[in-house]
Amino acid sequence: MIEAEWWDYDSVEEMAEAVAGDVGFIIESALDARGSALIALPADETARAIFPQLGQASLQWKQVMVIPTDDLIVAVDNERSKARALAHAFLSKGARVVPIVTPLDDYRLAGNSADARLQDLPWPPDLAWLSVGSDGSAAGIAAGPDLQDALDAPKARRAVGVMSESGEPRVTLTRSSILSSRTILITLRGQDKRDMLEQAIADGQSSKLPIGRVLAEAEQPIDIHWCA
Ligand SMILES: O=C(O)[C@H](O)[C@@H](O)[C@H](O)[C@H](O)COP(=O)(O)O
Repeated sequence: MIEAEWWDYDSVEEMAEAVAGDVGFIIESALDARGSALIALPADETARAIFPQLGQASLQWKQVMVIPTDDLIVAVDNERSKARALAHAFLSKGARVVPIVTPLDDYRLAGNSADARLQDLPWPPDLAWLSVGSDGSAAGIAAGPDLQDALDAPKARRAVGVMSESGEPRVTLTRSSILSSRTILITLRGQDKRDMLEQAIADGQSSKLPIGRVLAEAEQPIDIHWCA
């Protein structure tokens, strides 16, 4: 049974303040416990609206490593690169942003390369922050030919390459990487996505949606931050 706590806000600004506070606390706790923090962040629109607030947190950013939960297989200077968005938000704070994409033609090899990079980082992440796609995707785990690979990858495997149904290659953290994270937080907007996520959580392992299948095996409580 998924233990999910919903936090509802009247505006994005309110949500940004609360989520930035929570993420700041997660980072601070990791710094206190281990001297460094590793956080996996989405770099989609909702999350990007929260980054400026988070960036203002007075933290030892130099000890913080930031990775994307998933990324498109594009060069890091491509404006759609999620690593680029994270670098834009956090490099000036002193954080280390670790891109996970090698722009290879074969997305599965790009996945191997992402995995190899992540194998060098202290694991597990202190935070996996997920956004929810309108197709029910979580991180880059989406319906398509590689869904099962991303869901069933062995525990030691940190990232895989996946092809979306629309034919867009990307790399993503595996379900086991997400679930190994010390905390999981979700941000989403809009009633449609809320209805979808509530249903996915209720359906759990039998959910048709990737997000339902990812969360079904979570052992930690999940904080879900929502605004209309
Ligand atoms: O890479 C993508 O195609 C996006 O990651 C997408 O799937 C995203 O997760 C949703 O659009 C939710 O993002 P927002 O909450 O910012 O709308």
